[in-house]
Amino acid sequence: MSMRAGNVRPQCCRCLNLQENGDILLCSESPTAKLRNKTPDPDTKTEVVPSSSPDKTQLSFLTPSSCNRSQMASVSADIAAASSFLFFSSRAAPKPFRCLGTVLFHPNQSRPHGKLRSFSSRTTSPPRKVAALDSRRSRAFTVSATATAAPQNDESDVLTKIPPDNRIPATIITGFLGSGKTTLLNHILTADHGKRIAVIENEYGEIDIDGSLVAAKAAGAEDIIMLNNGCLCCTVRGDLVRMIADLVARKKGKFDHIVIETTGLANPAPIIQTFYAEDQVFNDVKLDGVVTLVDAKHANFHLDEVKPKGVVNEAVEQIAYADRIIVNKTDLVGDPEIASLVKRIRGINRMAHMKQTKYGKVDLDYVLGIGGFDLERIESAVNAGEAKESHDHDHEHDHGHNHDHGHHDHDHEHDHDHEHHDHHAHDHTHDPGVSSVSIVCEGTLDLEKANIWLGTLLLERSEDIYRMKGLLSVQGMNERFVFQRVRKIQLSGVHDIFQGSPDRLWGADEQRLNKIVFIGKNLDAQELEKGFKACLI
Ligand SMILES: Nc1nc2c(ncn2[C@@H]2O[C@H](COP(=O)(O)OP(=O)(O)OP(=O)(O)O)[C@@H](O)[C@H]2O)c(=O)[nH]1
Repeated sequence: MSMRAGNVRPQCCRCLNLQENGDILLCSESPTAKLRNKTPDPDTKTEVVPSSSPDKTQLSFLTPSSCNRSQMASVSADIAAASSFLFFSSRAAPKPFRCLGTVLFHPNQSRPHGKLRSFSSRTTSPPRKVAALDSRRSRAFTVSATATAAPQNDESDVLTKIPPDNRIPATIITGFLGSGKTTLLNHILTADHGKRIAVIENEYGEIDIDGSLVAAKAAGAEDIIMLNNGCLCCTVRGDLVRMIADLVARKKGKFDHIVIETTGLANPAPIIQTFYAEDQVFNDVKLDGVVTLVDAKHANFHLDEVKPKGVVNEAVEQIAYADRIIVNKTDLVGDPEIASLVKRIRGINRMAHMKQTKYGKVDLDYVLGIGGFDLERIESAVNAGEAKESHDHDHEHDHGHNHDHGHHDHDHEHDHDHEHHDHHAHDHTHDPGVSSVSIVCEGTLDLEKANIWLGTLLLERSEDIYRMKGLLSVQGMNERFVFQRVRKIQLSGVHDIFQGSPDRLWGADEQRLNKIVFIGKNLDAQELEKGFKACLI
């Protein structure tokens, strides 16, 4: 793939070809082009174009030139790396619906003259047929828009109203063995918050020790379900789906929140994807957030552990996917150790909010109702790295304004000569491990360039980028544009959940700052920053 950030109009990129109007069409030489007139799936009104590109994920672009400004829509999309089809699917629906395809930023989308196009490719054998697009995956996306959206009709390509989301929120509590997950759970269950909570407890092994610990203390729980024949992230994901479905079927209306405690060895990524990929879960339950406990005394040891090639370090992954990080057991170590651990954690995950505790004592609203996957709350995540960390019970504690960026320590006053003022920059180290990179800079984004840059990045780095959130100033938009992307891995390959939406209006005197945070492997801060800045006007 020769397309680079800033290369605005690539003529041909295997099967992609950016047209004058900004849309990308299939290159006529591409073998994919020959297949593009396949019969659409009648049920999902899907344009299906199998892609033959052997080694890429997919890419889709929609630019203002093809959009009607009056309907500010946003589309959540799935980049199915191993999916064989190039298509867009949508339908007006009263509930959040999902569509396959990747549409990155397209603030003005209404009924484009064409269809939204997305590109996917597979890493294995060529596609079989349209039926391979199952309805489960097609529900992995939501389409939403600002309240200023025009009314919809049945023919609409996108839904332009954010549907009310009355689904039951679910919180995943994760953290390495002995970090304090059950202690936190007991704190949640015994605290006075008025919420009716159902608990799903995953214990690895035959005997549900944690279950009895929780059950003994937790008269407050509506239901405690044990999953103790394997680890949630591997063998018992199907059980999790069935249990959630059963819980909802039996007790819907009788509880307000689901809390899932994973085993200490769980990788949260597959558990997160359960909430997007499975019908039975997606329809009734939404993921509220991932809360990760970190054992202040032993965390470094687990984080240091070198795993065989291809095996993830669970302790790192648990931190990388967190929306909230609780550095627990601070009574067992001194301040310098805590400060250094906090800095290390920040290096892995700049988006999560972090607190230090003893015995998991945090305010309940710190762990429940956090909206870690809501577009509306993205600002809080992109600003999280700026915030000071706080000690037990919200007691503020200043660790120095060093942004705790681990391997990407910042030089705040760096690069002032650049034509766009940087509020935030990085040292330019390439980190082979899991790390965070954040870019904050003033300026206005050229939507087309941004789409190309981001699309290319995800195309090339789909597996490496775990999570990404951003708040952008886009040319021609009076609103801020917020987006997020979550990676999910399935047997069939790497998939993306990509959501974007216009947010509130920029204030008249407000500085139009772009903020974007990446969490992932092998991130090169310099390259990301350069690529992003090349999209500024
Ligand atoms: N000193 C100290 N001990 C703690 C703290 N929090 C929890 N513990 C103790 O640490 C031990 C492990 O806590 P759990 O809550 O069971 O940890 P867990 O993460 O659920 O453990 P696993 O289920 O084995 O992964 C228990 O004996 C807790 O009482 C703390 O802040 N300080």
